Amino acid sequence: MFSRAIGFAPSGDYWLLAHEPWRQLECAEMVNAIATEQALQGFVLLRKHLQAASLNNIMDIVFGKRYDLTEYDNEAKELHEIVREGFELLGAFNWSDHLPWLKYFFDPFRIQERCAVLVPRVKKLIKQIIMENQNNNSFKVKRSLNEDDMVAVLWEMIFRGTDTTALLIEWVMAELVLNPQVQTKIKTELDTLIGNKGVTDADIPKLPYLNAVVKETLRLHPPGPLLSWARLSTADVHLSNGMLIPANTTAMPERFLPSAGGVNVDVRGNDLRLAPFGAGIRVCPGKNLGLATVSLWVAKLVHHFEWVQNRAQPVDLSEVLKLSSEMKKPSLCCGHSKG
Ligand code: HEM
Repeated sequence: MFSRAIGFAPSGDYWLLAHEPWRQLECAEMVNAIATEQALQGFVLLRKHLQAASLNNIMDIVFGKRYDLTEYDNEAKELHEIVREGFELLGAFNWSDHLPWLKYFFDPFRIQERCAVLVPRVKKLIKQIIMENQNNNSFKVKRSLNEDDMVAVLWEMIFRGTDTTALLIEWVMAELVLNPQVQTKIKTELDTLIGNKGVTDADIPKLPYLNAVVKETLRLHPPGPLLSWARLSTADVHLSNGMLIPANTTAMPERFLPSAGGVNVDVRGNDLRLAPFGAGIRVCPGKNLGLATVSLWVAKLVHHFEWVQNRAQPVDLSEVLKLSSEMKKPSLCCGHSKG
């Protein structure tokens, strides 16, 4: 079983190839659902499509299980809800993390109560899926972890891997809507290098501008902003424009500048100038999956549609900090099919 879980599978070509078909399939279904919604109502609420496809992608990889995105059954609904609740709870401010004795009488966000409700829901659903798989004989369970440990590890893969990916793509698409010249440049790169065939993982390294856009989005809207220590200047820094960033200042970027450099930075924890997946022994184990999914799906979304603002509700880049930094108002865009 663990050879199938992302965090335990070695990175590299095997890993990418083994999982590409799922990501292609999820993305194709997402593109169809987006086209249908656009045709029906003239705009698209991107986040829900990205979250649904991302959840299916992770469930495929972890359990070999997928859900029909058009007819969410009860299990899919339950899974979707508990993933969201887990993500919210992990990102919520918990007073008793700092003052443990407070938990008995001050818990304004009802963290204890919500955790107590969530844990049995997670255990029930994940155990049920593990049982189904055992009955199907489709995967062998290693007994070195007990059942509760397995539930915890598999659950973490699911809820950590779903929204980080979906929310990052939402940020990329919001920046592309606000910066049409950047979107055009990606489109030109795709038309020149890919033409009319479908984009695959193998094409992604040949698309430097697309990669630069993803990295720039990770710089400007890192899903893990709690790693903001990485933005702390350790000494006075004199910029070429004469400005001084004094030591011990947390410097957050403001402008989206995909061409400004960073293209050659390895964002997977090997270069601390930009480490949106963390670094070292606790680096994100899903970093390759996350990057591969985001790059492939953004390429496909731009290849299939031209993205513009929905005039009734322009894109708003305000952030809200949960486990991940997400857009306060989910972005409503219009994805006009390129036919
Ligand atoms: C674009 C997508 C993603 C981003 C930006 C991201 C970012 C991060 C960050 C910043 C951390 C904390 C690292 C640290 O503490 O130094 C982390 C940890 C983690 N991530 Fe991701 N992640 C992404 C996708 C995924 C995916 C797809 C999975 C699983 C399939 C995943 C699973 C995990 C797990 C299990 C941890 C905890 C690692 C540990 O504490 O040992 N992540 N991620």
